[in-house]
Amino acid sequence: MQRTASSSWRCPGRYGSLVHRLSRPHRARTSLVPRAAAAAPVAPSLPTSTVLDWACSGWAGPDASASEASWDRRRRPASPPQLRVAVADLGPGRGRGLMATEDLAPGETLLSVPLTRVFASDPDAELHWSADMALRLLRARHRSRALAAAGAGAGAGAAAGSAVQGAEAGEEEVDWGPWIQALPAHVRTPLEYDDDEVRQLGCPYMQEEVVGMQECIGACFEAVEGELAELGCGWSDFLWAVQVFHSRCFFEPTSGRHLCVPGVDMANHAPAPAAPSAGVGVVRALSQGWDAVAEVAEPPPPEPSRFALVAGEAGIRRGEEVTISYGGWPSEAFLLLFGFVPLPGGGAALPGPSEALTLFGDGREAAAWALEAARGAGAASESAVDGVLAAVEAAMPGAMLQNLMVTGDGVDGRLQLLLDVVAGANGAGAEGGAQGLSRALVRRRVEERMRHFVSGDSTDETIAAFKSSKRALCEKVLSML
Ligand SMILES: C[S@@+](CC[C@H](N)C(=O)[O-])C[C@H]1O[C@@H](n2cnc3c(N)ncnc32)[C@H](O)[C@@H]1O
Repeated sequence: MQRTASSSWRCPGRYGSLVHRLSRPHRARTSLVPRAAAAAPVAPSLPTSTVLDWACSGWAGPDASASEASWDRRRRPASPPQLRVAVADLGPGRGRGLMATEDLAPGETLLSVPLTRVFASDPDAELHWSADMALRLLRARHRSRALAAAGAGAGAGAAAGSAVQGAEAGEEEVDWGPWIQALPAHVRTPLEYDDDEVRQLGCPYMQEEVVGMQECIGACFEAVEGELAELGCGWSDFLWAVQVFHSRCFFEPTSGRHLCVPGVDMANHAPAPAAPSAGVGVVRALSQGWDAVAEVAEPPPPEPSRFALVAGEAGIRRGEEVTISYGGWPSEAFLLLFGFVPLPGGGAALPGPSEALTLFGDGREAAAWALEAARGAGAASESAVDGVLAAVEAAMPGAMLQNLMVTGDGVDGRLQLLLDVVAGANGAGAEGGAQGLSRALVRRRVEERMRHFVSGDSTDETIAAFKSSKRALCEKVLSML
C-alpha cells in the first residue's frame, strides 16, 4: 500500500465522482397489479433489517394513505412502518441485499428515508469527498458509542437510535449507530491492493488510477491523523470508512453531493443483461400557500425531502431480490469504487454494454504512437507530434484529448480523427490506402492492449473478472475491424 503524500492531491481522476447514478423513481403505470400467489421462498431476514426501520423514520409505510404518509410530526406514526423488503444474505460474491418479502406493485415505494438520515458529502470540504465523509463517519461512530455507553450506565432508554429525530436534526444530533452497526465490517477495493496486486492489473492506465487513488487517500489520512487518534482510530478505521463511501454512495449532480442512504445502501447492482427491479430518486417536499396559512394558524413544521426506493415497472415478486443500477460505467469504475466487476450472466465471455478500452491516455501519446507505427521508422519527433495535434485541433476545436477509447460500438471520434490525420499523411503506399492504414492502426493498438489483459497470475477474482471483461471487449472490437 503506497501512502506517499501527493503534493498535487491527485484524486481519483476520471472516476472520482462516479458513484451510483441517481435515477428517477420508476412511475407506476397502474395501481396494484393482481398477481398469482408467488411460491418463491423468502431468504431469512438478517438482524440488520432493523436498519430499514430506523432509516424510514417518520414514514407511515407503503400501505399508508396520502394523508397518513404526510410527514406531519403531529401525526407521525408511533411504530415503525410495515416494510415489504428485508435485508437478506445472498451468499458469497454479493454479500447482503434487499429481498421482497411480499409481491410488490409497480411504482410502489419500498423505502422512504428523510434526508436528515442521509449521510451527505460536503461540496465545500477541503479533503477529498470520501475522506471527509470518512472522518465524519468515525466521529459519528465515536459519539454513538459514547451515547450507548452513557445509556447503558444510566440504565435508561437513551440507547442508540433514540436520539433526536426530525427535520431540524443536524448531522451531529442524529445517532447514526443503528446504520453504522449495519455497515459491512470489511469492504475491499483497490485502495487495499499491495504492489503485487497492482502489478497483476496489467493495464498501465488502471495501475496509474489505483496508485493515484491510494496516494490521494494516503495524503488525506496524514492530514487528519491527529484528530483520528483522538477518536481512537487509525489507518485501518479510516480505510474502512473511505471504502464504505466509495462503495455505497449515490451522486446528485444538481447539488454535487455524494449521498449515502441508510437502507437503500443495501441494494445491489443488477448486472446486464438483467434489468434493475427498482429505481431511486429524491422526493422534494413542497408547501402550497405557506404564507397564507401562517397568517391564520401556526404552520406545520416543514417536511424533510426524502430519498425513495421505488419498485420498477414490472413490479417485484416475493422472494426476488430488489436491485438497482449503479450506472453504466466501464469496469475500471466498478473495480475502483465498488470493488467488483459485473460480468454479463451466462458465464460467456462477453463485455458489458458499457465496457470501454482506453487505447491512449492522451492525444500526445496517441500521436507519437501512431506516427511511429505508420512510418515504421523509429520515434516521431516532437514537431511531427505537434503537427498532428494541431490538425486535430483545427478539425475539432477545443476537443479534450484525454482517455481515448474504443467501445463495442466503435472508435472514439476524437481518436478516429487523430488516426485519420496520421493515416492521411502516411497512407499512400499502405494496403487499402489511408483508410486501410487507419483501420490497421486501431487493430494493432487493440492487439497491443489486449496483451495487458492476459489472465496470467491473477490471485484475486475481481482482478481476473476485470481482465476477462477487457479481453472480451478486445475480441469483440477485433472481430468488427
Ligand atoms: C451498496 S452496497 C450493496 C450492499 C452490500 N452487498 C452489503 O452487503 O452491504 C455495494 C456493494 O455490494 C456488492 N455488490 C453489489 N452489487 C453486486 C453485484 N452485482 N455483484 C457482486 N457484488 C455486488 C459490492 O461489494 C459493492 O461494493
